Amino acid sequence: MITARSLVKHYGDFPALDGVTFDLDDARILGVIGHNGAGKTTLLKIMAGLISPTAGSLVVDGIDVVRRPLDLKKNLGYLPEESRLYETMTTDAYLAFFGEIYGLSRATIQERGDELLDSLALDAEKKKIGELSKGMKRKVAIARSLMHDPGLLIYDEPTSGLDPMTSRSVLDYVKDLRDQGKTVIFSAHNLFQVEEACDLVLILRRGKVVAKGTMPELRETFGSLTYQVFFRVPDPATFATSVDYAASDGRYLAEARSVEELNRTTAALAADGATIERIESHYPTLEEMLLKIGR
Ligand SMILES: Nc1ncnc2c1ncn2[C@@H]1O[C@H](COP(=O)(O)OP(=O)(O)OP(=O)(O)O)[C@@H](O)[C@H]1O
Repeated sequence: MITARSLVKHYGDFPALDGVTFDLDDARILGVIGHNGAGKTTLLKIMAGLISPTAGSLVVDGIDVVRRPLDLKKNLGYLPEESRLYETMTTDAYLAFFGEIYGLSRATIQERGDELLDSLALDAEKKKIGELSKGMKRKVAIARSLMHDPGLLIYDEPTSGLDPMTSRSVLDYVKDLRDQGKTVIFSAHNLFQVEEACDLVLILRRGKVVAKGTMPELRETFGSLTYQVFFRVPDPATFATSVDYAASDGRYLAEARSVEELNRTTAALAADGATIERIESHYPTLEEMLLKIGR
């Protein structure tokens, strides 16, 4: 269980984080989003005990991270936004090195390294890290974060710069970790991924939490369901209706914001000679929410 209360971080006079409060249960994925400079990395570094907050409290599984950040280390896997790997080492030597730092036995290192490379579909144990592709390097960094089998994973933009296939496999892997009982906090600019994977979303703007909740809760906050009515018209040159609609490339679309408006819209279109093709419901996406919030 994570309890963050009124976390503040000043760099000089500048408030990079300004009163961040949230709770997160175990075995959940928290997505942290916001525009560039919103404070995501700052929050993640505080969560990982790498920098101290200027004020506020953070307790992770009973550990007071502000006072005793080192106590978190055993149970934490951290993936920085850009990880510097040792380019001349082979992947297996690299993972073994980190396993040794965590005091794992040789047998455990071997077993865990093989298991991680296998589950991340990374066929690279004998390759030098400098020879790996960007996506493979990111996966090695993820494997490194998991060598000591921590319960809490803090990943700063785990899929940044990866192609769609590799992003997908990393995201599926993150969901598997959650299903194994691990807690994951990650930041991302790809909002579709956050929408899909996260149990809870925190939206930051200039260091403040402007919204937090599950996706259904955020949708409630940022506007409800709209209905899109796609229709055909018999003769575009003579078609006339009182309904507001948009037309492009022979496609006609009207929007309604409630079931009552939907009923009025479809009835009016049908009376004016249009044929209703289909009706789709549309929830605001995280992207639309961020646009609404502004910078
Ligand atoms: N070490 C530092 N010294 C001074 N200012 C900093 C420092 N680190 C971050 N900042 C400032 O704090 C603010 C938040 O930065 P942070 O890196 O947390 O944002 P972010 O949301 O992760 O951004 P991005 O999406 O671009 O990675 C920015 O205005 C940044 O310039």
